[in-house]
Amino acid sequence: MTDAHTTGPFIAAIDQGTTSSRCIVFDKDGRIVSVDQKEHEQIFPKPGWVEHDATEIWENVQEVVAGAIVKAGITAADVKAIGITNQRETTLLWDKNTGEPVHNALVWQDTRTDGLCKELGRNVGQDRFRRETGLPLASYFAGPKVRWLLDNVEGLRERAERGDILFGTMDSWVIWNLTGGTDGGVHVTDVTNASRTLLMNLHEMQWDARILQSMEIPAAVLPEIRSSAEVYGTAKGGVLDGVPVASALGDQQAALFGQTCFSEGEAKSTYGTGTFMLMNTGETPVNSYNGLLTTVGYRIGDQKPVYALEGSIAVTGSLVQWMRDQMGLIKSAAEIETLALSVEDNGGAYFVPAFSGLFAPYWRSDARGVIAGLTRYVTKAHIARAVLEATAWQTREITDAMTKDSGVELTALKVDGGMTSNNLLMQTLADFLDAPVVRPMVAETTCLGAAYAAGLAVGFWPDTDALRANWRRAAEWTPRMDADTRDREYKSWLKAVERSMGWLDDNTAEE
Ligand SMILES: Nc1ncnc2c1ncn2[C@@H]1O[C@H](COP(=O)(O)OP(=O)(O)O)[C@@H](O)[C@H]1O
Ligand SMILES: O=P(O)(O)OC[C@H](O)CO
Repeated sequence: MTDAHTTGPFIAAIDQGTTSSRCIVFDKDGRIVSVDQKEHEQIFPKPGWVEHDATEIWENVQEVVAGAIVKAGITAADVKAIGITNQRETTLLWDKNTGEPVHNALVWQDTRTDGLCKELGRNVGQDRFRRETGLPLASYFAGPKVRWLLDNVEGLRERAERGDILFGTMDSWVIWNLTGGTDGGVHVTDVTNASRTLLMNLHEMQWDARILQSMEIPAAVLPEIRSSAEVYGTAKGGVLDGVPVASALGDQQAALFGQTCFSEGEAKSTYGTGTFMLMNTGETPVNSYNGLLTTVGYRIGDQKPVYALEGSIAVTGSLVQWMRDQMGLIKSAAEIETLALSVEDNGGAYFVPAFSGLFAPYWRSDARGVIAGLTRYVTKAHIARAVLEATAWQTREITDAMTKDSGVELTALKVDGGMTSNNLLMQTLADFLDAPVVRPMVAETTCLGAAYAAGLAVGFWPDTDALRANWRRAAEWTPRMDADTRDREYKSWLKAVERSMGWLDDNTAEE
């Protein structure tokens, strides 16, 4: 039920994440009224391959939306708009006549398109499309995944060219289904999600015809690119029947929005399955020379787009999941903190979780995970510490690159996401960055950002200043590590990173 102090109307946000889908209902002060969440299956058909069942995801989305509305004790009439946020890059093709996916979704972590990306960059290099898209050629992004599906699902290319097949990242899939599916569902994506496909021209905010041709992707499959905050359509059927669907943002951009990083130079880092730091760079895209991505931060209606620099880390929370599910060393994600706290340091062990290669700032698809520095002394508790330190060191590498690219020195880092409930990790982060780490009252900034954008689109909130007023600090960690220790440890980490590179070669090919 809604608490006694909370009165409607409300905004609902759907976060279709890598690990789970959730729906949160927010009130006008940006406070959480109710939450419902459901995990979905992670499918690993081969080393390096990661898939999701998009039908399961859509069923879960419907379930959590109903759950959140029931828990809030409200009806569709109390909800002014629905916002969508999603795991980015995860790629789906479906039949527009039946609504059936033609294959499992290929998840952003999936590395099966490595060879294809190398091929596309042959003789010209991995930065072939960087000027247009802000991205290096890498298996992380959606475009090569679309190409893989068109090449590998029998008969699909012909169906796509006939106009029977739709492509979408999870925002498009959720919005299409929410607005009626085969019965008039709208096929759209927003500029932030489109900026992760390697197919959108960052300067024109449109699909790039030359790149589509190079990647052999028919334009007929593509959704229309819209802003992040506008009404795309209304929900058809379900508990939110008739409610405007009024925002879409990739989850990391939604977190930037939810953390109210509306001014140039403001940055946040989100600690979930992976970790993603984004810095608002204003109305002009900033090129990166240090391994970061240039991406769209958000676009509100017909206002000018706001750009961001991004440092993406593929494996952080998923390393904790791996310790729990694959290794059985902990029973719950939270237990990693207790285990790590049972020892004073990493015992000399450094864990580089290059499970999907290394993302920023290296973009090395030939890297694979290593634990360096092992001796008989090392226990599972030391490994637990090395797991948490890996997240903190990877963040340090990103902040160093951000400073080089933007010229902005980090004075404090705004954080959010599931891993920020780990106090030891947050302290380690402050120590390794040598800067304060600050967490807001509403740690669910991803959903909050989607709710804010939807609320702006329907006039629920007047402007971004009204949103800023809602941001409140809940916790802060300040650095305690001496500079010598930090520098020594950083060198060891960088040495371990070097050892993860070049593992994949002809002898160890994964296909
Ligand atoms: N106390 C904790 N310590 C370390 N990692 C945690 C903790 N709690 C959750 N996690 C990790 O955080 C991730 C979930 O965070 P969340 O923000 O919900 O992720 P996502 O949005 O990517 O699904 C999981 O990968 C989980 O292993
Ligand atoms: O679902 P998350 O929170 O792990 O975010 C995934 C990112 O959007 C991938 O780019």
